[in-house]
Amino acid sequence: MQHPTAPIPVGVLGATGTVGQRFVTLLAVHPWFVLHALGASPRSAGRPYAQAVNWKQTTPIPAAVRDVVVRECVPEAFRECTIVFSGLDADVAGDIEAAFRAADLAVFSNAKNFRRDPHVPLIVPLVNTAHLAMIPQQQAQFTPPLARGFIVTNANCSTTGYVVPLHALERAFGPLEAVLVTTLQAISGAGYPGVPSLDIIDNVVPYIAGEEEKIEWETLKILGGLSRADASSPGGAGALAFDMHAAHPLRVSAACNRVPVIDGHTECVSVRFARRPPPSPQQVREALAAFAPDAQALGCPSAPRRTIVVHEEPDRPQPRLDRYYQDGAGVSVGRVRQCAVLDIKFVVLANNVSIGAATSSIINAEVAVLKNVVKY
Ligand SMILES: NC(=O)C1=CN([C@@H]2O[C@H](COP(=O)(O)OP(=O)(O)OC[C@H]3O[C@@H](n4cnc5c(N)ncnc54)[C@H](OP(=O)(O)O)[C@@H]3O)[C@@H](O)[C@H]2O)C=CC1
Ligand SMILES: N[C@@H](CC(=O)OP(=O)(O)O)C(=O)O
Repeated sequence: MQHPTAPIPVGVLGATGTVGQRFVTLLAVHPWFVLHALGASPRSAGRPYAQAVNWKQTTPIPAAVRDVVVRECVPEAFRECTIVFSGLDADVAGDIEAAFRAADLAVFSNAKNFRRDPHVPLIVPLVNTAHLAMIPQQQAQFTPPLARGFIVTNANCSTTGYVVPLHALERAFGPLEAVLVTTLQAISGAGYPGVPSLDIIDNVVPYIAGEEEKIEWETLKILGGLSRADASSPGGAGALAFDMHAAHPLRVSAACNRVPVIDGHTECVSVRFARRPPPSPQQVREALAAFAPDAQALGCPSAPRRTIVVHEEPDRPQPRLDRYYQDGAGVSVGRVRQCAVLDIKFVVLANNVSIGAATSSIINAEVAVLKNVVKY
């Protein structure tokens, strides 16, 4: 794989938001991508970035972008960019991202709007980068076909964290049959200012609108493969489709809770394997610790050097201690043990604003560059 030899100009849509700020922080020091344009709402457009943004990162605003004037999120203002990363509010992401794709820009989005689109890959970069194979078919939907424009989405932040160990287990032991997941989700997942303090301090809120349905559905698209249709398909013979884990039906049930943690989603997971007898807890621990995703083998600069750390201590992972594992790009697992109802249960901790959002988009783009899906 050929690494880029010249900087690739990129833009950020929604650059003033929670996810957008994380994009700016990561892209300001990226070895291949150079920040060229920042976009936000008409409220922010026309103002220097440092004035428009309500900066909430622990590191200062990167010097190179402090005085950059925020642009409106219209394709003409991002013409010189090869790639745009989107941290847009979902209320506006649909139309804006579609316009950028139609203007032949490569869009890597965090928003939910296109995740269910049958031509848009929903990619967790530590799991299913093979789904980039859908891009030519997505481009062929347009008349004339797009030469460079496409949309790739990443997943909901809770989906992202727990599909990494699920994928590692399927790779080692074959298909899963059933998954139960209970989430303890950080406040930052709701953006800024997010959940009112009087609702979340000294409290747990056992409802996050739409979240359980998203986790249950997205898991099947991500862990499923791509299949080729036969001649009876509306797309015609040879058309690609996401198979939604169809060969081995997988039942997923999610229960989502908001907890008073700033960053880091914790998830309690129980799984049942198709294979009988199932693997032992020790075999599961070894498979998780040994897991190395394709993004790592390809040499993506933002991929974690070790993807899953398996804790032996009985009281780990914890958000405060473990959310910066591999700079937020890795996943922490602990308490791997037998489950009396399904087969195995364990706890997962993933940083919702890093691997759950901006870091995923950036690794997705790195893979797409290395696989020549991004034309530059
Ligand atoms: N927070 C998280 O952990 C995760 C979030 N996501 C998704 O990422 C997206 C961003 O989330 P988050 O950063 O939390 O949201 P925020 O509310 O913090 O930020 C939203 C961004 O969208 C911009 N925006 C709002 N309206 C418009 C408009 N009309 N035109 C152009 N830009 C506009 C805002 O600009 P301005 O400042 O000018 O208003 C801001 O930059 C959402 O779709 C969310 O669901 C995905 C995974 C994890
Ligand atoms: N809903 C998630 C954040 C998120 O990822 O949302 P979406 O699936 O809309 O991107 C949370 O509150 O923690």
